[in-house]
Amino acid sequence: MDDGDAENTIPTVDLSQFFSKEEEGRKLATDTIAQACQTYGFFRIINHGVPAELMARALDLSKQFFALPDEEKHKVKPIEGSKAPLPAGYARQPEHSKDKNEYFMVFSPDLGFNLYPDQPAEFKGVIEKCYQRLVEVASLIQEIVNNCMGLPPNFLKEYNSSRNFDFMIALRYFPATETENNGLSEHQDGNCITLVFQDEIGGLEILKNDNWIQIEPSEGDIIVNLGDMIQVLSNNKFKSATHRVIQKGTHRHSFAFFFSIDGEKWIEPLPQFTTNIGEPPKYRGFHYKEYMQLRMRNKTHPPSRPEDVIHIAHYSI
Ligand SMILES: O=C(O)CCC(=O)C(=O)O
Ligand SMILES: [Fe+2]
Repeated sequence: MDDGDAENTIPTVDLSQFFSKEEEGRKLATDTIAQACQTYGFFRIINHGVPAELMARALDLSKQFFALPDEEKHKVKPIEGSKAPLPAGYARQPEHSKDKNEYFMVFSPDLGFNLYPDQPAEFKGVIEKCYQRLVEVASLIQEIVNNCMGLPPNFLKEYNSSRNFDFMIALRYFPATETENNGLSEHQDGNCITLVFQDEIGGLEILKNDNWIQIEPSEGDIIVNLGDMIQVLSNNKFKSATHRVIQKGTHRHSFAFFFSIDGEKWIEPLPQFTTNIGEPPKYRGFHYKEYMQLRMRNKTHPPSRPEDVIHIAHYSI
């Protein structure tokens, strides 16, 4: 295991430690994750149980999908009035957005919200397989983070028991131009835990000790980061990671899976990080759904002034 001490790397954690009975390796891996989560919030996982061929196939099929003519892609545009938490299907960032990408969004296959293109024909099956495997990986990461946070066993599992607000996006970033290379602006994710896998192009960068560092793509690896919900629950002890995507000379493809929490859930710093230790809460409470809708509005109606973009500081006290 590489603990990522060097300034320009993130730790690599071998998840097979958690599938074995060997206590020592599991403890070391847990410490590495705890350290990363309390500083900049990112780590890489290997031997996580999702077959590399499955991820490669998903990337290949998404490449085929995004290469279709616009009119084909728009056939899977979100249905008006759908009950899905966010618009499922194909969308492109608005023309005036600084973010230069397009994406295809799916929810848990069990919910019946998903739309799929006719071509490529295998897309649906491969995406749904990937989705299920990523739920399993995120559930394991959540259990590890639960222990890193010193919470009672299974606390997060029980607190976050609904999978109705999780979603996954296949992303395609456009090539950089002479004047622009902003694929996805600097941000933190709004959910609990994010998993990303990507093609060989590169461009994902994370903020570590005030420096932007590049996450080198490596086939079969998954990049993990914590989102705002863990930051709020832990009253800022565990960090929602800051990251961005820089455009390269050619299209880049990635998948991001967002392990979230139910929209009806009331979110506020846990007593373990506030009253029990005499610390004032750093956030007021809110329903997850409300925050998610505010963030979606950032995307559909991007404010012209960066300071008007809503992020978790909206709930700071
Ligand atoms: O494409 C990537 O590598 C990261 C995507 C991301 O950060 C996001 O969708 O929130
Ligand atoms: Fe992100």
